[in-house]
Amino acid sequence: MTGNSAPSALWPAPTASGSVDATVTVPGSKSVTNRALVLAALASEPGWVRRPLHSRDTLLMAEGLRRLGVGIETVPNSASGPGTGRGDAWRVIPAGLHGPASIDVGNAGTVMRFLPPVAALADGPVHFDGDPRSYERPQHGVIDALRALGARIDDEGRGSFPLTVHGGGALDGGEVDVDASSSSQFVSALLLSAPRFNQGVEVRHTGSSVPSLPHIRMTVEMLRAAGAQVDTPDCGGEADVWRVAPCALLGRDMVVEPDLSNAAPFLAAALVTGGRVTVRDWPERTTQPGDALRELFTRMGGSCELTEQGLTFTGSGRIHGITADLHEVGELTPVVAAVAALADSPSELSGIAHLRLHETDRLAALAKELNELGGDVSETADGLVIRPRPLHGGVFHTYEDHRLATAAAVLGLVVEGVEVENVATTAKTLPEFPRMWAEMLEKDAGTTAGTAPSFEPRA
Ligand SMILES: O=C(O)C1=C[C@@H](OP(=O)(O)O)[C@@H](O)[C@H](O)C1
Ligand SMILES: C=C(OP(=O)(O)O)C(=O)O
Repeated sequence: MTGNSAPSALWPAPTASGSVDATVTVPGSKSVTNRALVLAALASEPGWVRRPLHSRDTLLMAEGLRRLGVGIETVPNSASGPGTGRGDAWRVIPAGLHGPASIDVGNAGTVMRFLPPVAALADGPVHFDGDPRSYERPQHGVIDALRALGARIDDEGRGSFPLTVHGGGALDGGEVDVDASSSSQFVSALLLSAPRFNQGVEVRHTGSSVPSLPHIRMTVEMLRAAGAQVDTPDCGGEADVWRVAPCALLGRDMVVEPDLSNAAPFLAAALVTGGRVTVRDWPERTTQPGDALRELFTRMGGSCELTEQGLTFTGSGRIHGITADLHEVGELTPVVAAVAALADSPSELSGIAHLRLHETDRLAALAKELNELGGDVSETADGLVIRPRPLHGGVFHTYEDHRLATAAAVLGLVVEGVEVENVATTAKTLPEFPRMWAEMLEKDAGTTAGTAPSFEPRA
């Protein structure tokens, strides 16, 4: 948790004048967009990624692939083909992967982990560097596994960035053990490129349980949709094993779902103001972890309904604490913690020790920032205990973490005087956040007196 220095720009988080009543269109999923880009780049024919997310993480992924020789062109909505609905598209034209190249990974876990295996297939050196935080986030799972599969990587013993992958034009592949207990992205990274390894791959997870399993399921489903053969003899069990056979990937036409994790602050707005928010185009079936918000937020008060319009969440005017193991859906933690701080009973969030290695140490940052607004939050070995207390305004530091900024915005709806440091950090996955938040509040009904909670926790 670095970066708690002089606050840059402060964004006065708007308060809700009453119950929020809005319908929002959430841009595409970061996780789906970046997987779709990698799979399209490795395919044997051109493909489409429709309604992609345009954010720092996805632009870094697109640029990284371009540096290796892949063609990625933006095609406006009207020209991107019939029946595709809203949004533009990326036309991806695979090509021979070439070094020398230099790639910026920023602080994007997906770029950090998914691109080195692609670079191992290039025919020259590929240098990777990124934000200072990329030097601290775990990368050993990818580096050690790629070496075991035949790649040459020069990291000067750091086990992290900056590093150079000396691509040899091909990679043997085969069986490899990986301890993915600090990030599921190690497994996803190896599986995504594996159809192009000479022998494919068999990844065996060793170590305590892998977090974020829905993201591995997303990888498996998207690989299969691109024509790969993936076996998961024991997916979700103690000894997790994933096998991908070598094959030529198809150039597909992939439509990116809305980012359900980025829907979290908007649904939370309905919960904490006793209002109603509809998120358009919520998929009936999805591997995104954000789908768990339906159950989590229902347990915290309110109800939801999935219709043709999307997912409508309606707050009840009461917010309850929750005991939840968020191991599989860790990226929802910041917004869940913000809601929990406003509840009528304590919450215990567990299974999320790996969040200390995300954009920032999220457990430490959430505890510190909530406590500075008057909260009573303590860290446990693998989570947070949140005892609601009346909160007051103040500066909420964000540590270059998009999800801390959106969590702070949720608090600001009902706590006067919350100022969010560097709200622009939401550009990692949702550059439009401040505008979307303002628009949601413009549509605020503000007329349902008596249904909005008082925001004075009772516990
Ligand atoms: O593969 C992915 O797209 C992601 C996997 C998860 O990473 P961890 O397994 O490191 O938590 C998640 O938190 C991240 O936001 C996105
Ligand atoms: C952990 C996250 O991102 P990353 O892809 O950088 O790991 C996140 O978005 O919550």
